[in-house]
Amino acid sequence: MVISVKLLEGKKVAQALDETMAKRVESLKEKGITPGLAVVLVGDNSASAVYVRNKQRRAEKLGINFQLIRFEESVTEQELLAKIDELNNDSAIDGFLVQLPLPDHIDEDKVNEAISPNKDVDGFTPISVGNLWIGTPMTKPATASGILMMLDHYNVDLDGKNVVIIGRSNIVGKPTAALMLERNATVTITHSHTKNLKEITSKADVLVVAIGRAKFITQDYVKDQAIVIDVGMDRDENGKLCGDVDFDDVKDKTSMITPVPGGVGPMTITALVDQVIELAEGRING
Ligand SMILES: Nc1nc(=O)c2c([nH]1)NC[C@@H]1CN(c3ccc(C(=O)N[C@@H](CCC(=O)O)C(=O)O)cc3)C=[N+]21
Repeated sequence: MVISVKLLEGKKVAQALDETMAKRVESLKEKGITPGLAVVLVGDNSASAVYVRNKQRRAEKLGINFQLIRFEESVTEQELLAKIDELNNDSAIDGFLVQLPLPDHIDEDKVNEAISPNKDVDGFTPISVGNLWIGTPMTKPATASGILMMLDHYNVDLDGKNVVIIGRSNIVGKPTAALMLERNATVTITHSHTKNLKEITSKADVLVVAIGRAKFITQDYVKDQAIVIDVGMDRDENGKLCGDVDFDDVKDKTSMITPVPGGVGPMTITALVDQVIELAEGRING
């Protein structure tokens, strides 16, 4: 029997979706509106710098006005909050985000709370999170939304599926659970205190992995013919970029699997720029 594994190629999906998004930007520009995105980057975390550069490249390629605002690691919370206040009131900016992680001396919750929910492209403010769980999202966290855009592209129907998510972060695990619940999946969130993890994950029709440990998930965690979504951005023993899933070990057991790189990462950015364009379209629709 020939077993065929389907790669969920986020990079290619992203390229395909770029065409439609570029047209939306074009039609906004005909109406005199240029979508504006600002990213606030603190310090010089090299991974963050790469992600932000990728965001900038994609935004500019689509004709979005992109502003990068950089602060030294030593920036005070007050300075950062003042910039957020400025961006909240800047009519050229439809949406902005503060790249995480932030230095320890800055209270992430305080920063999130300062962002206007109307410009919260990341969907991280308490108001945005509340709306997400009520089922009336204003803006959706990019990674979760990107995963759904990718599954939609490959016509994966989540209705009634057993979804297991490993990781309960506010930026990935929780919002992914909310969006998949909205699609009528049966969602289980597991985390570092979960007992019998393998027992739970091996019942998953769809396994979403966001733990931040290189190649942690081997085939014994995976149900036969499962769909595996790898959100990890790790380095292997040779310093090469890899995911939380041991791809070579797991792939033949799955029906669909995301590569790293080229999987969830590019879709995260797709979801972000889609969100910015949608906010800009809101200038017309009120
Ligand atoms: N406020 C905030 N919003 C975020 O959306 C946010 C954040 N903080 N902090 C960190 C995570 C991570 N994230 C990624 C973005 C792009 C790639 C990406 O482009 N990945 C490429 C490879 C990148 C490389 O070459 O290193 C790929 O998977 O093919 C990955 C991860 C956004 N995040």
